[in-house]
Amino acid sequence: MANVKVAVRVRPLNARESADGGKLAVQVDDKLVRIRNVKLDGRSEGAVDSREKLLEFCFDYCYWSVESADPHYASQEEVFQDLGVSVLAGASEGYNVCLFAYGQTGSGKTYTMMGTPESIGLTPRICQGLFCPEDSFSDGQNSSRVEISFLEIYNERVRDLLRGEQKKRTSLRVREHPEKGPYVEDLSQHMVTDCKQAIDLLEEGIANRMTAATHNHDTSSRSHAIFTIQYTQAILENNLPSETVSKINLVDLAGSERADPQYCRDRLTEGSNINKSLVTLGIVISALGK
Ligand SMILES: Nc1ncnc2c1ncn2[C@@H]1O[C@H](COP(=O)(O)OP(=O)(O)OP(=O)(O)O)[C@@H](O)[C@H]1O
Repeated sequence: MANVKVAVRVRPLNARESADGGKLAVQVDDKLVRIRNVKLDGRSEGAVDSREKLLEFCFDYCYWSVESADPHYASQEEVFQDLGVSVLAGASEGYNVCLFAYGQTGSGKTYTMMGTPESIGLTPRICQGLFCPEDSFSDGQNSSRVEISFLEIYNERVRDLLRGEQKKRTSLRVREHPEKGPYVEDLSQHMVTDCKQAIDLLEEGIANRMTAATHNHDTSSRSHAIFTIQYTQAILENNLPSETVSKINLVDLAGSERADPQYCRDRLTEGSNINKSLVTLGIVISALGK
């Protein structure tokens, strides 16, 4: 697990949180995040209460993205320089790399992974990095090939986000290849030769993704989305032409949330499937850690 890095990002309060009088209970200090238990603010010193007023957690990277005027503000570019550049470096060395955003609904996963037109996120920046001629990731001499696929897992079903309207809703099967490992049967692969083609595919897939309004978030992603870049480099091995294939999986998970009995049935089914899959992901990661 030495190659696993964990970053945490603090976003600004949203309009609803500000209107409800919400206050930030989180501070960032280099690699430390401090969380103040605001419920204990009125507690008198010496009171018999075992709860901690301040909890500290350490991460590989902590980003404070609350106020752009703040000297410690972490922009999309800064996040890319830490995380995106190491994804590109890993892929250029021939490794498979996975970057995923995890967090409760409305916490800023899609903003970090995809961004907005004014403030683009990690995935389009990684696409730019792959094709940027000044970068060592691509030597601009056609010795590498880039193929893209984009799927979502919605209600435990896998769907291709880059198929035409009609086929889009067919659910695909996940299979295991004895050598290549798990793969999605019939998932469309799209060869791209420049950054614009890659970003067009990303935007097409985002437009096809399932979103819905929830109490916490007006455009909540209701599916897990996996944007996969297959990066094949022609190399010379023992003077013989060969290829290294790296996969970059960029994952924007759906957010965990509390089940609200007032939601309609669709929202509740989605929510329980989202929570179930996130719990399973947690089990898988801790099993890998062991
Ligand atoms: N670092 C940030 N700076 C400014 N705005 C942010 C930031 N992070 C998130 N936001 C805003 O907060 C809102 C929720 O963010 P986002 O859509 O990324 O949440 P999410 O975690 O993907 O939610 P869900 O799981 O429900 O899809 C959006 O309006 C987004 O623009």
